[in-house]
Amino acid sequence: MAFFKKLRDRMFKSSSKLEEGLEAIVDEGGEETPPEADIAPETAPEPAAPAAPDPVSEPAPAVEPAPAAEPAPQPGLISRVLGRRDGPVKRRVLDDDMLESLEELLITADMGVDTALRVTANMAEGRLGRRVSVDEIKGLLAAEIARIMEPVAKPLPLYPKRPQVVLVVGVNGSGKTTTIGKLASQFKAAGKNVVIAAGDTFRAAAVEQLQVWGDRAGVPVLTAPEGTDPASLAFDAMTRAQDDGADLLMIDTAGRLQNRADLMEELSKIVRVIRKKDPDAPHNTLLVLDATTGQNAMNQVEIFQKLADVSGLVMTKLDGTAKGGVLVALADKFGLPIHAIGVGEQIDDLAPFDPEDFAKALAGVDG
Ligand SMILES: Nc1nc2c(ncn2[C@@H]2O[C@H](COP(=O)(O)OP(=O)(O)OP(=O)(O)O)[C@@H](O)[C@H]2O)c(=O)[nH]1
Repeated sequence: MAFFKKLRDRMFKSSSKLEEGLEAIVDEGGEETPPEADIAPETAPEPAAPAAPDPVSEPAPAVEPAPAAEPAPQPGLISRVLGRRDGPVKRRVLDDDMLESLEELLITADMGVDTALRVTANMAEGRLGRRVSVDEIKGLLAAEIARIMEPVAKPLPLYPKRPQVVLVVGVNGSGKTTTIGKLASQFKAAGKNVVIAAGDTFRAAAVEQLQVWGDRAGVPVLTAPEGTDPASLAFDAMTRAQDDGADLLMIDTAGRLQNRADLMEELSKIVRVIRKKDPDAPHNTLLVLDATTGQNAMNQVEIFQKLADVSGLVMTKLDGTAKGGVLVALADKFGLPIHAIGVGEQIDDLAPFDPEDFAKALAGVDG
């Protein structure tokens, strides 16, 4: 799984931050147990959840399955492999103190308070009083993150409609241009005929940058003189895309949040105008978010949902940030599809969002 390794490497800052935190939590108040020591619960599970799975005998689903040589692992086998060390393994009783530390750690990892509380509560369900190692806690965390992310992991839907119009919105600098270039290149490679419209007509630099990406991707970029009404450019682009029989039209937009009323009017005018040509357009409205902004991304989703009919998210700059946890909070709070993630500035640094890979990378589980 090459991309997993890349994601792990690139998300080093996020995962190492969580990993170090988890290690410190187990270390503090943990006790060493001999290798392969029995890690059965010291106290009975919470009476409210008697049927909850045993973390030891039923490892987190995000954990890679045992090698093929062991097709039907016995209960507990994977956990023992996970927990096995050359020397004794430290374990700490999962109690309220430990849960509180876990909550704090997840909040500092940008998961937001509500999501952090929910995640830790689920991790603890039926497990209070048991002794857990760092690897087991990582596995539980990865499983919980994957569970939240699973329903939102959806590639950009492709429709038979031609041209499929994709409106791309987001604040300046979030990575809209780069994402459009990367997507255009991927669709082109998949045999699609793509047209890009440089709808941020107020900034010459933005248009130039889009042209550079269009050249890289081998895709035409329609531009208009600085200051042209973006809706008029969008209309021309729609006409051209229809005439050319293009499969996909991607429209870049301005991201000036300083004047929200203007931006809202600009976006709704673009939509009004392209609907004259196709009443169903735009077929997707992608909100591009910058992962390095952390919790601020939550506000941006709220704002852009008011400005436009956001249908899905792309999260950029997951490489080199310690704020990857915000994706979990976004999925938990808004449930909007996450179509792709950006993990670098190169043309192939955009990947479909894989919840298990992401969860393992974030929790620091070896993949
Ligand atoms: N490390 C990293 N950098 C990225 C990623 N995506 C975009 N960038 C960088 O982020 C900066 C802003 O990206 P743009 O694509 O220009 O963002 P924009 O939203 O179009 O911004 P404006 O043109 O100002 O509207 C550029 O320097 C990109 O190279 C990513 O996934 N990882």
